[in-house]
Amino acid sequence: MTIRLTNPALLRESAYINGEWVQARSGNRLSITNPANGEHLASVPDMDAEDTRQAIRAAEAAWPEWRARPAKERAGVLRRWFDLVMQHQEDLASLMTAEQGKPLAEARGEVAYGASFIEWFAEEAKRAYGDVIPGHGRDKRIVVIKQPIGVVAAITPWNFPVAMITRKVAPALAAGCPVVVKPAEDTPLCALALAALAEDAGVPPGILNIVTCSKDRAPQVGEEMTTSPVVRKVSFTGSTPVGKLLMRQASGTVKKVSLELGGNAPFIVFDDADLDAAVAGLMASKYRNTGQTCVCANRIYVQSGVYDEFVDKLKTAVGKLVVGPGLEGETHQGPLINQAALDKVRRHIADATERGAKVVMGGQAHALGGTFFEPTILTDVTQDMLVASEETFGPVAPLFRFETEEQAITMANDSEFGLAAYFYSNDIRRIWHVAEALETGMIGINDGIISTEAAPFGGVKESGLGREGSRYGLDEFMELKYLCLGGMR
Ligand SMILES: NC(=O)c1ccc[n+]([C@@H]2O[C@H](COP(=O)([O-])OP(=O)(O)OC[C@H]3O[C@@H](n4cnc5c(N)ncnc54)[C@H](O)[C@@H]3O)[C@@H](O)[C@H]2O)c1
Ligand SMILES: O=C[C@H](O)CS(=O)(=O)O
Repeated sequence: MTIRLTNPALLRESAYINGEWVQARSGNRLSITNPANGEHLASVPDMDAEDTRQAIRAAEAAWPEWRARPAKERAGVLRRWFDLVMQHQEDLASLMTAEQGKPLAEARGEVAYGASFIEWFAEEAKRAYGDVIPGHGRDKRIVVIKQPIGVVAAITPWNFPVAMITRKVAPALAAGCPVVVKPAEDTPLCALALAALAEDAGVPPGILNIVTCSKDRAPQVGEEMTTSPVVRKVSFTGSTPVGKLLMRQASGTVKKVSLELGGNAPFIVFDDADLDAAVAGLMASKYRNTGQTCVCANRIYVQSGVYDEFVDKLKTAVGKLVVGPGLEGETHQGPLINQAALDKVRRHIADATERGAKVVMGGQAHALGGTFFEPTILTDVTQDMLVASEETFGPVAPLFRFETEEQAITMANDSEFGLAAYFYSNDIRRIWHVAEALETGMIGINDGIISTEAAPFGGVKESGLGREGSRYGLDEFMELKYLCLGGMR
């Protein structure tokens, strides 16, 4: 399949190290396919630990000049990168839909969302403020300064091939750090296109490096990233099991680690909710990227008094979803990323129905075949089912029934995950009580879409460490240094 691009130069089939477009030392390559039809799109280098060492060395060598630049100059380079990304929004969206599968309209949205982090941190670069603190003695003066932490290793997932990279690279470059990125094996083309635009924007050689590799070589690339003494920061977005592994590996050299991990978002509808708004919010959260986002509603808890009405309204909304290849017409649901993802969706539905749940819509692989799946609604779901304890990562809405506010809170918090949660209510006392009681890093209140560059994105418990975006995101790539000036009388 040929991806139709206005600027064909954005389709890169080489990795990017030290400002050079290079092949793997071994000559190995991997094929990138379109999840909508399994067709070959392109191939990229299948790099290994030695290639990764080259990239880390390039980042280390380039760092002094970049950190010495005034923040305003770094900001200017980031601003030019933002402008170029937005100028090429359509091509980046086409690359994304081709390699990841999301509908083109969603892909355009993600490019703009990803670009917003570049724009945001172009501004934040100039606000890495320190402190002057009253001294602890007559002759003492205290100053606190912020300095870039050093070489950053970033490992990113397939589901948001632009935004998950810019959400790390933009603050790192703004802080004055060089970055080595390992994108997901399914979606390297967006990463390479971003690097091409960063090069055009004036990001110097060695400051941004893209190491592409297969799933089989990811462990050795990741081990090099997490054990190299040159790397001072690891920023990972992906599954909780892999996050735990990388955290263990990074502990040997006491690296600073940011982890954006798995979710299991509860979505609670109280009996005083605006049900039409709640259905709209659930549609936005649950079926976005065909259910393949870390903040998708994963468990839907509906108070018994409005349960049947809510089910009817949701069925009407889900019935309007159009399933199909993301580059062909106005579609709302694309393919799942691979067969394993489809098998997990099937496993969750089978487990739920075996334990008493009912399929009131969908429930089967789509007639289109491949990894397309019917948007699905389950009712009479209970806490003992896999859909309650595991992240489904597919277009399945499991509806649980609850009686009291405290019961909803208890069920919602019954998870090792704590990324996002959502609830709908118009009672301000209930809103404050539930918001303070839910064990998550982010909460949508009467809203199903919460992600923005202006707010701190991240989770608690086994959903991660640290925050991305917002004014907090820059500090993840900086170190505080305390200066005590004595004899100052
Ligand atoms: N919290 C967030 O912001 C966020 C965002 C997107 C996805 N996610 C989570 O990511 C998961 C889905 O993404 P995924 O399937 O790509 O996750 P994944 O953990 O399988 O892969 C993520 C990245 O880690 C790499 N990787 C895998 N094993 C590795 C190893 N041993 N060493 C080094 N790198 C390794 C992969 O190649 C990929 O680049 C879901 O759990 C989702 O919730 C979280
Ligand atoms: O899948 C995880 C992403 O972080 C979701 S979002 O695009 O940030 O909402």
